[in-house]
Amino acid sequence: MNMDQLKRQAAARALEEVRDGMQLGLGTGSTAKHFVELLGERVAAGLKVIGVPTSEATRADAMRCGVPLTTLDEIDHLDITVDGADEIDPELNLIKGGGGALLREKIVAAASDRMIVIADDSKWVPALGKFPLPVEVIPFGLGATRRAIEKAFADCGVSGQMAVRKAKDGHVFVTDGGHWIVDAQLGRIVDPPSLAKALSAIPGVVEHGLFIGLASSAVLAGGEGIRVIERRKP
Ligand SMILES: O=C[C@H](O)[C@H](O)[C@H](O)COP(=O)(O)O
Repeated sequence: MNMDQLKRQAAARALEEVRDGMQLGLGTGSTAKHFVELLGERVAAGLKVIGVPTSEATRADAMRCGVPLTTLDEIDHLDITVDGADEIDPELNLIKGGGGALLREKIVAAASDRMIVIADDSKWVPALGKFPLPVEVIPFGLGATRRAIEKAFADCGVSGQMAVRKAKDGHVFVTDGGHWIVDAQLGRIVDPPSLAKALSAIPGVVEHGLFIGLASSAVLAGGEGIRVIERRKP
């Protein structure tokens, strides 16, 4: 089975948790896209749900697949968000934002009763950090923000090269919120919760890709089948 088939399997398993009448957060990325497509098939067959997309790309996919949409201004909570991840550790802390949607993804996940992460099992890691950590920043004063980020890294025992993300056309990548992303190659993040707090305290940082304590469960599809991992209660 190839990677794409594994992603679809994970999405199909998460779909089993969806019930009639639910309000859903719709994640972004190649794995979440499978979920939106499969959800669209169920909607066409009569399932009544409404979704909040986490990016303009997901909004377009959901509309194409016939999934009814709303916003967090019109409803006050979501039952489940289903989203992909770039890395998942055994505490179900995540790195997200490889596709640049981390800000809306975190807002939507935080408004959800449950977040189910779907992935092929290559995303499962003993410690976060091999995947470059995305930090969404305001372009104004970027030099000062970068220095503050470097200090936060040093205070949390990590270091690594940072680069402003570029789009495929070579121009600076701009998020749906109009911000930029700095990707940091940290290798191994020793204490993700502390680093998350330190980054959130920097004025020029809009959001970062560390999702701490947000995922309720992870559905991992691999060659030997599907594993569902529940987050341990604190
Ligand atoms: O910004 C993008 C998101 O955080 C994605 O959910 C993440 O990058 C995983 O994407 P994919 O399912 O394509 O690997």
